[in-house]
Amino acid sequence: MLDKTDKQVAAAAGVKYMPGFGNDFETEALPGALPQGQNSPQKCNYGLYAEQLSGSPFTAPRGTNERSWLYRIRPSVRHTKRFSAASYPHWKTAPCIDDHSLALGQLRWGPLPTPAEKLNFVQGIRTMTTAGDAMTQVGMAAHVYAFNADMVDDYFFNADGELLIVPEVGSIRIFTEMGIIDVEPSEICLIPRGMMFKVSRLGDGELRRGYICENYGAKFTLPDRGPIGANCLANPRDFKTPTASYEDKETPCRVLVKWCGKFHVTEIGHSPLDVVAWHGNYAPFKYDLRTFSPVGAILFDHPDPSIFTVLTAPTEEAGTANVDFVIFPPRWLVAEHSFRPPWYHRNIMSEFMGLIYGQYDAKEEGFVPGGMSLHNMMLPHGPDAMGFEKASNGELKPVKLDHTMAFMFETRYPQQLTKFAAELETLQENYIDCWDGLERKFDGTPGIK
Ligand SMILES: O=C(O)Cc1cc(O)ccc1O
Ligand SMILES: [Fe+2]
Repeated sequence: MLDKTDKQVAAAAGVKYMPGFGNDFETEALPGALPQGQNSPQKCNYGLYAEQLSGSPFTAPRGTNERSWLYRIRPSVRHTKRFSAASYPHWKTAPCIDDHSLALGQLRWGPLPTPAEKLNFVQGIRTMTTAGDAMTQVGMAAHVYAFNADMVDDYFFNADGELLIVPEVGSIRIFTEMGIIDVEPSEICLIPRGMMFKVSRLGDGELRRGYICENYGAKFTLPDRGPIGANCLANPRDFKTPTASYEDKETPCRVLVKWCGKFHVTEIGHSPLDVVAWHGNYAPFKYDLRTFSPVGAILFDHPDPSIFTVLTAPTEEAGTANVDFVIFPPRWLVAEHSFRPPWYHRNIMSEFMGLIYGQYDAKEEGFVPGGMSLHNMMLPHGPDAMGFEKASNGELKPVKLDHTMAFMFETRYPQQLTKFAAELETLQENYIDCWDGLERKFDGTPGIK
């Protein structure tokens, strides 16, 4: 939880947000910095440079056309000199078929070990799976991060996709070109493709840990609600985009870029976070998962988890997501004469799961906060034996499933395991034993067994 100190720090830094999803926002850190009535005046106020950042082709239809106008101390072209190669061997990009000897199967890991050396956010990223092909803007990667150092003069942008950041331990401050976003566990943050940013720690404690979905495909958007109507699930006003905030810093800085899976770095003499004002609809945002209003079974049976989709990155095939971001939030279980936890199933989609806090209702033990599980394309899974017994025999009164927040990155593409994930020391070799106790009950005679 963001404690008082964090909130004071945020207030002192003037961290403010504008509500709405995909709005056309406008914001200025200095009065009059934002041109009115036009995008590109002959000369901008304060001697700023005007620059457009395009998040969609110019010609995309209105509904998916995204761009912003940035008014900055220097144009971005002065934020990079000639690049040289940089090495971040733990951040993998699809296609990536790593050599490893781990057999196909349902997989689960404990949390990432705490780093022994100083690592910043980018250095602390470890790729678990990749799917699709970043070069053709298809698929995703599931990463975990653990870091203990701030990015001070280091800045980063990812040309390969947007980053959906899901903190699990500790609050972080993400200073983007378009303003400052403070994010705590239970909140998520989305950094658009190509946007420069740096990450530092907020509050006490060394370690910051969490998950990232790198989406190479069409941008995350809100799912249609269909017959649910105009309200519930993730409501647009709960998405928060930062107001303009800039660094005016003329000291040596480094800009790191990931571009088609390779890293490149350049040194410059000033901060690239120098946007004094901006307007448009291509912008970062945060969202508090506790504001998600779940809709579910109010009489019997267990619906598909798509009812808990916060954001979906579509493909051209209707209803077939490049990746869905789905949560399992606190909620009441009231279904009558029903097996209430997730059913046993096999899925054409590939499911990477994480736990932000609490306990997940399909797993009585072993799936812990900071841990991960992977139930890949068509591999069967479902409640462990203990969970099955409990749910099959429990009294079906209304039960509040409380203090829990799990999530899933669910993609239409098979997730390829990295060598790092296959060899990670927290891999639970005996995970599949959790289903061993599911004994035969059938004896050919009718009746409840
Ligand atoms: O596998 C899982 O635990 C995720 C999941 C949850 C659910 O309620 C139904 C289907 C599903 O894949
Ligand atoms: Fe599943």
